Amino acid sequence: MNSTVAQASSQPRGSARLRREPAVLVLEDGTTFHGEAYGASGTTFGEAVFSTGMTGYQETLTDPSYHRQVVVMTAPHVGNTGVNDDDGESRRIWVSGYVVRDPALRPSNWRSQRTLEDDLRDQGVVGICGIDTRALTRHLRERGAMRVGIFSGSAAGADDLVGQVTGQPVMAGAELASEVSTPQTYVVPAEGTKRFTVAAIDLGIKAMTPQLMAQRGIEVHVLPATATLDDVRAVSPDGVFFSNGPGDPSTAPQVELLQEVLRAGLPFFGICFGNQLLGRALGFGTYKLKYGHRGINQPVMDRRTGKVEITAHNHGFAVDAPLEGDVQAPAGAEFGRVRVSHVCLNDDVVEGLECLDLPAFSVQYHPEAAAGPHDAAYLFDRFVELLENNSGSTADPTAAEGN
Ligand SMILES: NC(=O)CC[C@H](N)C(=O)O
Repeated sequence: MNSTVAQASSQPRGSARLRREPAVLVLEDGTTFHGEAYGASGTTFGEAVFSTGMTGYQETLTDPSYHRQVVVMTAPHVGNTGVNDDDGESRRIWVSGYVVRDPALRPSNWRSQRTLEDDLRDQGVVGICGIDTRALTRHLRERGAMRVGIFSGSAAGADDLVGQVTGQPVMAGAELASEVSTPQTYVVPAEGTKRFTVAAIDLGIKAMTPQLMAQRGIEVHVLPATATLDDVRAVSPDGVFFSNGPGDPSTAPQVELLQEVLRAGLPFFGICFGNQLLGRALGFGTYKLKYGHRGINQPVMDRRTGKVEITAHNHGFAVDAPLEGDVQAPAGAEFGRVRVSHVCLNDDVVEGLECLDLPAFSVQYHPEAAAGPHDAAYLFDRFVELLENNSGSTADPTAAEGN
């Protein structure tokens, strides 16, 4: 931390950097990892979480659900395929910090348009490289997700780094969807013949989700997180969708809207945060997992068919519902019976809910698969079936074939 240290900004763009500034990662329990600056130089804070995805870093970084989280990649070599203008899941990088073992010195891929590090630097995302990410991951797995700070350049020599970290807000109780949601409604048009209209509440929606609906003949109206039932009705939707998103579901005000949607009998589909909000709307609790599920290889069983699918996950909270049997929704008789439809085979965490007396279901994981395997794409078809069965649509049912 003296004046002879090279400045990140003076390094050549898009090529190997010979010298990096020192950087330090400090966990709230005082554990410290010394490495080198990666991306922007400076200070950042967040909740330290790890992702086991071996591919798909661009989709991870741009997933709004990672807002206020510092993501540790267990894949040792990151940045090999660069970044492009097509694979982003939103308009910007949302992680508050990024931790990699060994950054690629230069990308090599026919689709690459820029280096990952240039994007991180241009968007002011502070990262660290050159640390033992396996040791850090094991620590988080044993002690649980916790607050973290990354300090590089002159910030690395500041006083009381642990105190700075413990002065940050925790993830439990954080309401963050309003910070990432679209300020204005926008429409993703149906591909081919339009069959249905869906109102999608943007709690941090990933771009792939409306695209997969559009491919099935759905015109998707993406509404801000502040939308009311009147805003939803103004779209004359055949169904309603609640997206993924950051923060703690226990403090999300959208649960009331979801209860109104269910009472109105509108078909409903939710993904991830949307699954947690369906759980809460039905009267179940949600709780914080010790270190969460983040990666693209999690085994989930669809209990309707008995099939196991390999799926993409990114969640730190989960729904607290009984695994066995059909239970009365705790929120009241009007919501009827509920069943846990999907379970994670690693740890028996609830991965999906299905209402038996209302046209509503949701999953905790990511059928939009960006990044990730496509095993769960059938859930979008299940949503279309729900819309068909509840709308009496006369549109040409062959319109979405081949998608
Ligand atoms: N991807 C998501 O929607 C995440 C939901 C919630 N923020 C969680 O961490 O569990």
